[in-house]
Amino acid sequence: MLRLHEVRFRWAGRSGFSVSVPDLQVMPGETVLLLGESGSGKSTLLSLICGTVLADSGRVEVYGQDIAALSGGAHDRFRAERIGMIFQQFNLLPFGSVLDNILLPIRFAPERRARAGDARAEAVELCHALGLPAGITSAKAATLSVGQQQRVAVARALIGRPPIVIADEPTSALDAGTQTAFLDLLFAQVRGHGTTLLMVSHDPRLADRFDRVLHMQDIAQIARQAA
Ligand SMILES: Nc1ncnc2c1ncn2[C@@H]1O[C@H](COP(=O)(O)OP(=O)(O)OP(=O)(O)O)[C@@H](O)[C@H]1O
Repeated sequence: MLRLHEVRFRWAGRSGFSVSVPDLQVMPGETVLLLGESGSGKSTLLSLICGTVLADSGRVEVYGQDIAALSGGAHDRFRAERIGMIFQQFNLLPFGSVLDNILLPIRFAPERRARAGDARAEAVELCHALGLPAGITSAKAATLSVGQQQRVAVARALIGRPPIVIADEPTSALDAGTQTAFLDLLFAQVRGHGTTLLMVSHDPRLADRFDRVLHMQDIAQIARQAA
């Protein structure tokens, strides 16, 4: 489902941060937790997988596709079709309704939209499955609690069943109780649909839930040098 081979990447500019990944593979339906301390390059690795940055050398394959081989527009469509993303800061449109936010990714992904069938009905169903109150779909995202926003971000990542979900520290803003409930709901959805999940965290207590745990220091070499 995901493969990075002999990948090297260096941020331009001041940070001079570089990362290299000899080989990393994630199988279809696998749930993988990527642990590493702050600044170890976890988000950078996710950006390479999502193709928001391109490797300087090596190969990044998603669903068998070498993402460097896609042109900009084709790559945006490919990402929208294949990858559901949950960001650290959720990235919801604050003045959009919950429904607008959830439906956003499938606007650019016809296959995913087709899989969703009646997309509005699926959005409502996802909200229900994720424990959001009935009727919340018309509320503006900005009026929701942090925990609710997080669930909306998950519904947006899951709508139309993308084969891969990538989550960057999705539980960092939640207290322990809410975190557990949130992960129960996320895993019920992911396992129910055979979705591949790659989640980044610095919290090793999450490890038990995942099929496999990777440590940044074992899969990647990082360096920082003056630009
Ligand atoms: N857009 C960027 N431009 C330049 N350098 C960047 C950029 N984003 C990240 N970096 C550099 O890459 C390094 C690794 O950052 P990254 O966010 O990948 O780590 P992380 O492990 O996800 O950290 P955290 O757990 O704190 O989110 C940072 O220290 C920073 O120097």
